[in-house]
Amino acid sequence: MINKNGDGHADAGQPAVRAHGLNVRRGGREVLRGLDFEVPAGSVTGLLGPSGCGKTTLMRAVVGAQKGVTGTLEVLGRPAGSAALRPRLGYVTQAPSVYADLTVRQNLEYFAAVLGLARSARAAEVDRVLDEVDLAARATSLTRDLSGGQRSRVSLAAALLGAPELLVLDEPTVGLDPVLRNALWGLFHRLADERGTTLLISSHVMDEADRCGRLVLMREGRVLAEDSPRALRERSGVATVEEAFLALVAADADRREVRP
Ligand SMILES: Nc1ncnc2c1ncn2[C@@H]1O[C@H](COP(=O)(O)OP(=O)(O)OP(=O)(O)O)[C@@H](O)[C@H]1O
Repeated sequence: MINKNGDGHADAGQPAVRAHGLNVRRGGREVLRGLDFEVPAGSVTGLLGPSGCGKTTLMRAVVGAQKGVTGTLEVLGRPAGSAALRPRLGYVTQAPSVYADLTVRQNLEYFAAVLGLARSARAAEVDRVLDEVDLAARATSLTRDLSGGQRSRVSLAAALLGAPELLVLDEPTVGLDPVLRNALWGLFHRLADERGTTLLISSHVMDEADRCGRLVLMREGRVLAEDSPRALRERSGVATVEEAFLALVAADADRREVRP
């Protein structure tokens, strides 16, 4: 596993993300309430839940971009938002954040410079990430001439620069065709298996759940359950994660009803 702590030792057994009693207030409202969960190091963990349940807010908290966070949130062994975490994290927001009037390569060279990668290493690093997202053939295209899915992949390539230990991806496969979606999930698992990267990937599409090694299921600002897709299905005695989610929602509603 890649380890950038400088101590030469992997963080054996330590989760990549650990939340305990995590709350987030946005616009005067508690949008995340008392979250407890872990993202195991080296896992492909899916953050699943309906639109508005708080996935983006949680991801912003993990990468240190969210205000109003209270409770415990540790990322790679440090408090979320620590400056030292910045080069160890890659974050891809839902809207591609790339410059339309630069070429794909110019965008990536710019982000490599911002990241502080040595000038001599930049070209090779840009080539590497272009290959990983299958965009080498479009390296000299202006970003504005790309399709929406291709632009998203430029954002993803930018997040892969410098081989971060934790990748936080907000709905990275939305709007992509099935072939591309499949290729990206292949890439996510290669990053985890071959490089030890931890991936936290949000989706509101339950049919992507089985692509993940582990799931954190959310609803209305709370965590309903966390486990492997298989364990979640088996625990509810159902065939799909979607059915397991519905069973958990029903059980949660019952529990809250009987509470005095
Ligand atoms: N800037 C903001 N100020 C106040 N409240 C916000 C803000 N952005 C989002 N919220 C609220 O926070 C809650 C969680 O939103 P969030 O974007 O985290 O959900 P999500 O699960 O990522 O949704 P989606 O799948 O649609 O992206 C929602 O109730 C939303 O209305």
